[in-house]
Amino acid sequence: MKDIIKLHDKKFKIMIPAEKIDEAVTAVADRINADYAGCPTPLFVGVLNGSFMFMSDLIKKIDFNNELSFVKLASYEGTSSTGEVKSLIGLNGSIEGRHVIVVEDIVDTGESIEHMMRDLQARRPASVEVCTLFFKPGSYRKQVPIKYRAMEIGNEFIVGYGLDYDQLGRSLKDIYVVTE
Ligand SMILES: O=P(O)(O)OC[C@H]1O[C@H](OP(=O)(O)OP(=O)(O)O)[C@H](O)[C@@H]1O
Ligand SMILES: Nc1nc2[nH]cnc2c(=O)[nH]1
Repeated sequence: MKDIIKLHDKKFKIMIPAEKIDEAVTAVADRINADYAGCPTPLFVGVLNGSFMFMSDLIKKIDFNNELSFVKLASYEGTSSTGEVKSLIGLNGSIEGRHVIVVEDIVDTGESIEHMMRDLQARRPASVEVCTLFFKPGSYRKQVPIKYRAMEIGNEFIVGYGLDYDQLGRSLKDIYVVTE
Protein backbone atom coordinates (compact mmCIF):
# COMPACT_ATOMS: atom_id res chain seq x y z
CA MET A 1 0.00 0.00 0.00
CA LYS A 2 1.33 3.46 -0.89
CA ASP A 3 1.24 6.14 1.82
CA ILE A 4 0.71 9.03 -0.60
CA ILE A 5 -1.03 8.96 -4.00
CA LYS A 6 -1.86 11.60 -6.59
CA LEU A 7 -5.21 11.71 -8.41
CA HIS A 8 -5.64 14.51 -10.95
CA ASP A 9 -4.38 17.67 -9.20
CA LYS A 10 -4.60 16.48 -5.58
CA LYS A 11 -2.53 14.40 -3.19
CA PHE A 12 -4.11 11.92 -0.80
CA LYS A 13 -2.62 10.13 2.19
CA ILE A 14 -3.54 6.75 3.62
CA MET A 15 -6.33 6.92 6.22
CA ILE A 16 -7.95 3.48 6.65
CA PRO A 17 -6.16 0.27 5.58
CA ALA A 18 -8.10 -2.58 3.92
CA GLU A 19 -7.92 -4.76 7.07
CA LYS A 20 -9.77 -2.12 9.12
CA ILE A 21 -12.41 -1.77 6.42
CA ASP A 22 -12.91 -5.53 6.45
CA GLU A 23 -13.40 -5.51 10.24
CA ALA A 24 -16.03 -2.78 9.95
CA VAL A 25 -17.83 -4.61 7.12
CA THR A 26 -17.90 -7.82 9.18
CA ALA A 27 -19.31 -5.98 12.21
CA VAL A 28 -22.12 -4.36 10.22
CA ALA A 29 -22.90 -7.66 8.42
CA ASP A 30 -23.17 -9.38 11.81
CA ARG A 31 -25.76 -6.82 12.93
CA ILE A 32 -27.77 -7.25 9.72
CA ASN A 33 -27.60 -11.06 10.03
CA ALA A 34 -28.99 -10.83 13.55
CA ASP A 35 -31.70 -8.29 12.72
CA TYR A 36 -33.01 -10.01 9.56
CA ALA A 37 -32.83 -13.65 10.69
CA GLY A 38 -36.13 -15.28 9.69
CA CYS A 39 -37.19 -12.32 7.53
CA PRO A 40 -38.62 -13.37 4.12
CA THR A 41 -35.88 -12.82 1.48
CA PRO A 42 -34.65 -9.25 2.09
CA LEU A 43 -33.59 -7.21 -0.94
CA PHE A 44 -30.26 -5.35 -0.92
CA VAL A 45 -30.28 -2.28 -3.19
CA GLY A 46 -26.85 -0.82 -3.95
CA VAL A 47 -26.50 2.79 -5.12
CA LEU A 48 -24.10 3.04 -8.05
CA ASN A 49 -21.37 3.80 -8.69
CA GLY A 50 -19.71 4.09 -5.31
CA SER A 51 -21.29 1.13 -3.50
CA PHE A 52 -20.09 -1.65 -5.81
CA MET A 53 -17.08 -2.70 -3.70
CA PHE A 54 -18.84 -2.41 -0.33
CA MET A 55 -21.81 -4.40 -1.67
CA SER A 56 -19.52 -7.11 -3.00
CA ASP A 57 -17.79 -7.60 0.36
CA LEU A 58 -20.92 -7.10 2.49
CA ILE A 59 -23.09 -9.60 0.64
CA LYS A 60 -20.50 -12.38 1.01
CA LYS A 61 -20.88 -12.03 4.78
CA ILE A 62 -24.71 -12.25 4.74
CA ASP A 63 -25.93 -15.64 5.89
CA PHE A 64 -29.66 -15.52 4.98
CA ASN A 65 -31.26 -15.91 1.54
CA ASN A 66 -31.28 -12.55 -0.17
CA GLU A 67 -31.79 -10.74 -3.46
CA LEU A 68 -29.58 -7.98 -4.77
CA SER A 69 -30.06 -5.14 -7.21
CA PHE A 70 -28.31 -1.88 -8.12
CA VAL A 71 -29.81 1.53 -8.84
CA LYS A 72 -28.48 4.89 -9.86
CA LEU A 73 -29.58 8.40 -8.98
CA ALA A 74 -29.79 10.34 -12.22
CA SER A 75 -29.52 14.12 -11.91
CA TYR A 76 -30.96 16.55 -14.40
CA GLU A 77 -31.95 20.19 -14.39
CA GLY A 78 -35.64 20.48 -13.67
CA THR A 79 -37.91 23.10 -15.14
CA SER A 80 -39.45 23.79 -11.72
CA SER A 81 -38.05 26.34 -9.27
CA THR A 82 -36.52 23.57 -7.18
CA GLY A 83 -33.67 23.35 -9.70
CA GLU A 84 -31.92 20.01 -9.68
CA VAL A 85 -34.13 16.95 -9.82
CA LYS A 86 -32.90 13.47 -8.99
CA SER A 87 -34.67 10.32 -9.99
CA LEU A 88 -33.96 6.70 -9.27
CA ILE A 89 -33.29 4.48 -12.24
CA GLY A 90 -32.70 0.75 -12.51
CA LEU A 91 -35.25 -0.70 -10.10
CA ASN A 92 -37.61 -2.54 -12.39
CA GLY A 93 -39.49 -5.12 -10.34
CA SER A 94 -42.02 -4.32 -7.61
CA ILE A 95 -40.70 -3.93 -4.06
CA GLU A 96 -44.17 -3.76 -2.50
CA GLY A 97 -44.20 -5.68 0.78
CA ARG A 98 -40.45 -6.38 0.61
CA HIS A 99 -37.83 -5.75 3.29
CA VAL A 100 -35.26 -3.49 1.63
CA ILE A 101 -31.72 -2.58 2.74
CA VAL A 102 -30.18 0.33 0.80
CA VAL A 103 -26.40 -0.01 0.50
CA GLU A 104 -24.37 3.22 0.15
CA ASP A 105 -20.64 3.86 0.17
CA ILE A 106 -21.05 7.19 1.97
CA VAL A 107 -23.77 9.38 3.47
CA ASP A 108 -22.45 12.94 3.64
CA THR A 109 -25.01 15.78 3.51
CA GLY A 110 -27.80 13.23 3.13
CA GLU A 111 -29.08 14.79 -0.09
CA SER A 112 -28.78 11.57 -2.11
CA ILE A 113 -30.19 9.22 0.49
CA GLU A 114 -33.18 11.51 1.06
CA HIS A 115 -34.07 11.31 -2.66
CA MET A 116 -33.54 7.58 -2.64
CA MET A 117 -35.73 6.99 0.41
CA ARG A 118 -38.55 9.19 -0.88
CA ASP A 119 -38.67 7.19 -4.10
CA LEU A 120 -38.40 3.80 -2.39
CA GLN A 121 -41.04 4.58 0.27
CA ALA A 122 -43.50 5.52 -2.50
CA ARG A 123 -43.19 1.94 -3.77
CA ARG A 124 -44.69 0.64 -0.49
CA PRO A 125 -42.01 -1.75 0.79
CA ALA A 126 -42.60 -3.52 4.13
CA SER A 127 -39.49 -1.78 5.49
CA VAL A 128 -36.45 0.16 4.26
CA GLU A 129 -33.22 0.66 6.21
CA VAL A 130 -29.94 2.26 5.15
CA CYS A 131 -26.56 0.57 5.43
CA THR A 132 -23.62 2.86 4.68
CA LEU A 133 -19.91 2.16 4.87
CA PHE A 134 -19.13 5.77 5.85
CA PHE A 135 -21.24 8.32 7.67
CA LYS A 136 -20.25 11.96 8.23
CA PRO A 137 -22.19 13.12 11.33
CA GLY A 138 -20.75 16.64 11.01
CA SER A 139 -22.12 17.10 7.48
CA TYR A 140 -25.44 15.29 7.72
CA ARG A 141 -28.40 17.68 7.34
CA LYS A 142 -31.38 15.35 6.87
CA GLN A 143 -33.82 13.43 9.05
CA VAL A 144 -33.64 10.02 7.34
CA PRO A 145 -32.51 7.51 9.98
CA ILE A 146 -29.22 5.85 9.02
CA LYS A 147 -29.45 2.59 10.97
CA TYR A 148 -26.30 0.78 9.84
CA ARG A 149 -23.11 2.87 9.79
CA ALA A 150 -19.98 0.77 9.40
CA MET A 151 -17.71 3.75 10.15
CA GLU A 152 -18.14 7.39 11.14
CA ILE A 153 -15.61 9.96 9.90
CA GLY A 154 -15.09 13.75 10.00
CA ASN A 155 -15.90 16.16 7.20
CA GLU A 156 -12.78 15.30 5.19
CA PHE A 157 -12.95 14.17 1.54
CA ILE A 158 -11.98 10.52 1.10
CA VAL A 159 -11.33 8.23 -1.87
CA GLY A 160 -10.84 4.51 -2.43
CA TYR A 161 -12.90 1.34 -2.01
CA GLY A 162 -15.47 2.54 -4.55
CA LEU A 163 -15.25 6.26 -3.74
CA ASP A 164 -13.79 8.52 -6.43
CA TYR A 165 -12.21 11.88 -6.97
CA ASP A 166 -13.49 12.91 -10.41
CA GLN A 167 -13.81 9.21 -11.35
CA LEU A 168 -10.29 8.23 -10.22
CA GLY A 169 -9.50 6.16 -7.13
CA ARG A 170 -12.47 3.79 -7.05
CA SER A 171 -10.30 0.67 -7.41
CA LEU A 172 -8.08 1.38 -4.39
CA LYS A 173 -8.54 -1.19 -1.65
CA ASP A 174 -7.59 1.24 1.14
CA ILE A 175 -9.18 4.60 2.00
CA TYR A 176 -7.18 7.79 1.40
CA VAL A 177 -7.89 11.33 2.58
CA VAL A 178 -7.11 14.52 0.70
CA THR A 179 -4.12 16.47 2.00
CA GLU A 180 -4.11 20.29 2.24
O1 LIG B 1 -24.93 12.54 1.22
P1 LIG B 1 -24.53 13.24 -0.06
O2 LIG B 1 -23.93 14.59 0.19
O3 LIG B 1 -25.63 13.25 -1.07
O4 LIG B 1 -23.28 12.42 -0.69
C1 LIG B 1 -23.29 11.02 -0.80
C2 LIG B 1 -23.43 10.56 -2.21
O5 LIG B 1 -22.31 11.02 -2.97
C3 LIG B 1 -21.72 9.91 -3.64
O6 LIG B 1 -22.31 9.70 -4.89
P2 LIG B 1 -21.94 10.49 -6.22
O7 LIG B 1 -23.10 11.38 -6.56
O8 LIG B 1 -20.60 11.14 -6.08
O9 LIG B 1 -21.91 9.35 -7.32
P3 LIG B 1 -20.97 8.05 -7.45
O10 LIG B 1 -21.44 7.06 -6.42
O11 LIG B 1 -21.23 7.59 -8.84
O12 LIG B 1 -19.54 8.48 -7.22
C4 LIG B 1 -22.04 8.73 -2.75
O13 LIG B 1 -22.00 7.51 -3.45
C5 LIG B 1 -23.41 9.05 -2.24
O14 LIG B 1 -24.43 8.55 -3.09
N1 LIG C 1 -15.25 10.38 -3.01
C1 LIG C 1 -16.11 10.97 -2.18
N2 LIG C 1 -17.37 11.18 -2.56
C2 LIG C 1 -18.19 11.76 -1.66
N3 LIG C 1 -19.49 12.10 -1.79
C3 LIG C 1 -19.86 12.68 -0.63
N4 LIG C 1 -18.83 12.72 0.25
C4 LIG C 1 -17.78 12.16 -0.38
C5 LIG C 1 -16.40 11.91 0.01
O1 LIG C 1 -15.91 12.21 1.11
N5 LIG C 1 -15.64 11.30 -0.95
